[in-house]
Amino acid sequence: MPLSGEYEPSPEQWVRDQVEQYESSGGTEGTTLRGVPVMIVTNRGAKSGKLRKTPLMRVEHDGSYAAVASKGGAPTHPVWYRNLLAEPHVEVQDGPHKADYTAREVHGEEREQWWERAVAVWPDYAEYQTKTDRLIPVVVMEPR
Ligand SMILES: C[C@H](OP(=O)(O)OC[C@@H](O)[C@@H](O)[C@@H](O)Cn1c2nc(=O)[nH]c(=O)c-2cc2ccc(O)cc21)C(=O)N[C@@H](CCC(=O)N[C@@H](CCC(=O)O)C(=O)O)C(=O)O
Repeated sequence: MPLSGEYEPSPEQWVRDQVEQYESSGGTEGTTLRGVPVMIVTNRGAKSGKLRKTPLMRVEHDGSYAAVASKGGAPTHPVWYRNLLAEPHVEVQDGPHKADYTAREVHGEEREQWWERAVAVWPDYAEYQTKTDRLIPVVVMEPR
């Protein structure tokens, strides 16, 4: 059952624009960042209850995805990370394919496995981790 509610675009223009292009083209345009595939994760705001749409690098394995809360190595977690913990029901759009997933943060060995997959897709993640003391959260999203 897809998420319903009022969509609140990101305050970041480049993010808003990527979501707009991705969705309006049915997942055929605006689907990469520097040539690397991007997915759109629709999540519910933990306070507002509004729908947020967050482009993230596409990290996929056996039908599940990982959302890496890197925010470029910023000292604080991105806000969407808290949304996924508060409301694990999310939608993932991967190109033209969109479906419902359940988000859960992973730790230890499982996190390491997914972290390796993420860095293989987007090596900058490894650099982001050197820029911050916080351990960058990895949230796996599994089909519902
Ligand atoms: C700017 C802020 O965004 P954020 O949720 O912190 O996320 C920051 C970024 O991670 C986010 O913009 C990502 O899309 C950036 N980004 C990536 N960010 C990543 O962290 N990892 C990635 O792999 C990644 C890839 C990527 C690819 C393309 C692209 O265009 C952007 C990409 C934001 O949207 N703030 C809103 C609030 C959003 C929100 O969810 N509010 C909650 C409140 C939650 C609370 O306060 O607890 C609510 O509505 O209830 C605002 O200030 O109004």
